[in-house]
Amino acid sequence: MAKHLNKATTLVEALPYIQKFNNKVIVIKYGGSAMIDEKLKLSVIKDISLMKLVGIKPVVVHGGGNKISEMLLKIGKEPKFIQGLRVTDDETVEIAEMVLSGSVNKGIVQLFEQQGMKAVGISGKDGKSIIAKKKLVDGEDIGWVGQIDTINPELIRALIDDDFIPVIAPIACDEDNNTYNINADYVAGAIASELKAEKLIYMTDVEGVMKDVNDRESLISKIKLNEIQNYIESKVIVGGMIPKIECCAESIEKGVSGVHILDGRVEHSLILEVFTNSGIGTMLMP
Ligand SMILES: Nc1ncnc2c1ncn2[C@@H]1O[C@H](COP(=O)(O)OP(=O)(O)O)[C@@H](O)[C@H]1O
Ligand SMILES: CC(=O)N[C@@H](CCC(=O)OP(=O)(O)O)C(=O)O
Repeated sequence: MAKHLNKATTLVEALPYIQKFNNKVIVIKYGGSAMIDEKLKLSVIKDISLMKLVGIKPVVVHGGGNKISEMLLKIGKEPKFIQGLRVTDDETVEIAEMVLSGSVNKGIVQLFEQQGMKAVGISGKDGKSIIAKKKLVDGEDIGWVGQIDTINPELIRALIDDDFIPVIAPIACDEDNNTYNINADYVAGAIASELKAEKLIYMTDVEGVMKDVNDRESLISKIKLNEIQNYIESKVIVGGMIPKIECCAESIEKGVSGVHILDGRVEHSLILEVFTNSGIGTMLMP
């Protein structure tokens, strides 16, 4: 069962965590319902703002796949996914960039600014922060789907050092000027690894990793790296959870100490994770 923030969550309980994470980078993959529902959206923005105000350095990587799908349907195009990745033809990559780097990215920045926070929205193209190459899925070309080749963290670090919250859209280009649509989970993982983040938190639309997605009580609260392959092979983990769990594993291997998958539908799930000892969602373990 998802735990909720209540009055027992006091400053006294939060204080050790505030000290522990002071000046530390926490990368948040923001997606799912927490990006669609207006009330949840504002609540997440306020939670991240609070993290910033107490001395944490949050970096936001956002998704918005649902907004791309909405736009595709408007122009009569059926969204198509293979292994959780969007099949991205010429027209789709143009729409993906317009939606992610445009309305979604700037919408999030605007909400931070309304909270009095300094935020800057970029995509992987800005400052060549992300250089991508084509990703093949089981050897198959599914269009302009990117795989991260290099992260150049200079711009992101400069923004952090200058007290901005970087808000990053999962769009990048290669040396030949091609644009790529990258699953935001990979971007969050790669940026967390490159920045040697203290925590990487994925906000999604389920309680965490479940043994059975239809059974809310089947949450797996801790997963060890060596268990992941089994869960994928036995089809416990399928679809969009595959890229997420793979990124989690890679980030742990690259030294990010806390990697969590949280239910973004639960108000203040971020605060519960960062500032309390009530572990929620799924935590990845080395
Ligand atoms: N074992 C599992 N536990 C939880 N969710 C799973 C599992 N296997 C597959 N999923 C699916 O993965 C989805 C989350 O991935 P995705 O839709 O890509 O999320 P997001 O949009 O937040 O990146 C869940 O909504 C669920 O349908
Ligand atoms: C290649 C690929 O699948 N890209 C994703 C990028 C957006 C994303 O990752 O959004 P969510 O986190 O909301 O799923 C897409 O086109 O949907």
